[in-house]
Amino acid sequence: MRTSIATVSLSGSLTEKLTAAARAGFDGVEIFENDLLASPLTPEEIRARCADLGLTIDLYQPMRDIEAVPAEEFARNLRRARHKFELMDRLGADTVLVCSSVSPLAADDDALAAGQLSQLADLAQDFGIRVAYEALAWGRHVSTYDHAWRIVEAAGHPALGTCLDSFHILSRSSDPKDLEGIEDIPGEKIFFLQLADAPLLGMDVLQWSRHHRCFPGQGGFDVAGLVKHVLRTGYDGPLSLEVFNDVFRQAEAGPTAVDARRSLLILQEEVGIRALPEPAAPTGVAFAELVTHDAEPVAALLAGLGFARTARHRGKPVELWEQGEARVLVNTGPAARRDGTSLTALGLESPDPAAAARRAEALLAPVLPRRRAAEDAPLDAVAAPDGTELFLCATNRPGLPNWRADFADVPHAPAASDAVRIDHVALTQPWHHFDEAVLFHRGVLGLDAQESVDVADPYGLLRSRAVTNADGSVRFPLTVGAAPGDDTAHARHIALATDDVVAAARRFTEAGGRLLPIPANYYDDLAARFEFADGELETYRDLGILYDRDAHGVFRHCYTHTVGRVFLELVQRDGGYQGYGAANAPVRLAAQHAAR
Ligand SMILES: O=C(O)c1ccc(O)c(O)c1
Ligand SMILES: [Mg+2]
Repeated sequence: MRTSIATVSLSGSLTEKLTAAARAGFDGVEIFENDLLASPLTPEEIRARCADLGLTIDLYQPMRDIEAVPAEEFARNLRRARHKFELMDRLGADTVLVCSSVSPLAADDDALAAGQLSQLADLAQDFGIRVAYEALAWGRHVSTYDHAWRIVEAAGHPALGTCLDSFHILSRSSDPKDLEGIEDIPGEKIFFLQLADAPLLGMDVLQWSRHHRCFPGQGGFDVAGLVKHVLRTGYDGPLSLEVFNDVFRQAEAGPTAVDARRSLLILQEEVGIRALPEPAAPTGVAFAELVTHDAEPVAALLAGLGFARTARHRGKPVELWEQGEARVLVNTGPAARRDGTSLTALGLESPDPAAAARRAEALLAPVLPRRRAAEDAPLDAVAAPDGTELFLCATNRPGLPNWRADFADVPHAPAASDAVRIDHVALTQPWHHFDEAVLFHRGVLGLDAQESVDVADPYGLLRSRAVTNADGSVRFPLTVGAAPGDDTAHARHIALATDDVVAAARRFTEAGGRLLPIPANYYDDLAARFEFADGELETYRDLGILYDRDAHGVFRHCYTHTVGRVFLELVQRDGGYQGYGAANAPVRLAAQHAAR
């Protein structure tokens, strides 16, 4: 099926929007009136630009407050419509969207609405134009798709059909029963289908729509379920994204358009009209890679935590540190960034690295060179939206390229056994990459997205949403919201699973490590909220161990100091605790700001 995107979904000038849409591989666009009004190009030039870019103009929109008004008002509306149809003729657009009226002049009178829309369609037909009538969720009298369809059906005009918009429909009801009526509409009377997702927020629907729409797969709506109903009607028009979103309005158009297209590809797969290489969800974290221009503080930190430096890359300045199943690479090569120590790459244990890379490529993720040097194992690797390199690994699995073989063992004392593996890696995201990152980890890597939680930082409000695999052996909390210059809130961290966080914390401090000091007020509050064994709370207070409990179990965790933009965490999960200590995050963030 053809894919389209509304210009309102992208930032920039109309020219920038069109270029981004074409580059990302869309077949067409919906031109928003405001984008045209603000453009220095004539309608003919816009038409030519679209043609040059290989884009069709699938829709012109919106036309507002047309129907169910007194006769004199409707005469004015028709005059306005004639102007727009002349414009559309120059533009070469053959479908116009009319949204249900929000005007106080509009009457609650379906017969009047049908009659006037029919007259509008008569005029449109003279220009070879079709009118697609859409129920805005906040329309004055018409706010549901079935109501809009009843009016279109009553009008019975060949140039009048309906436009279905997933936001307007799903924001009003997500009850599958309420969607079944879609299949009562003949496919040829659905003139257009607009798709948007949104986080499930309890707020005024107009504000929700204008600020929080996102691409399918990024929010909480079952957009694919709705599309399945629409496809059963025989609808064969475009799948078009119409997303009003404050972040996408600011972010660069190019990456947003790619994100949008990825969302549609995944949606097409979900509804069974596109085959993609199957997801091969990661089964573990093979390693986390830190780059630094100064290995000393990083080495001290890892050694303090009980890691042993076990091997060195055969061709590059990269060292492997290991403890249990936890592996950290420390890279002091040219990749070391200006901005100091940071976490820039992850190794994901993959059941089928090549297939996982094929899926990522099919979903427009940049595929990185397989070999960094001639003698290296040919590792499949892709870049996440924020540039983090993801290596798809088959560690020590016979017959598959093994990254470990690129490393030569070096003599070392045995590692401690405090940390058994990487519990999670917190991947803070740039402000404009959050929804995109969620979709990427979900749709490309095959991870599941958990609920989004808000976390108060002293200097801002962060949003955090974890993506995980089925057995919890891969957990990446994705976080966004820190101001661009806020290195503290932007720091990423590696959390190490331990069976005894108290022993691990003691070992670390005895080895000279500094744990993040936590204010006494926090422990007074803990004492009020939970009951502890004698001396237990004092131990936590002395060491800076934080405590949380959920319906499943208990979580105890503590943090190292930060090196550059990286720190480590020791975590002990007992009894199937599911979270990441979000309740403690504000205290942790405040302590980190203070430590800086
Ligand atoms: O927010 C609006 O007014 C608006 C306009 C046109 C649309 O297609 C829509 O879904 C919403
Ligand atoms: Mg719409």
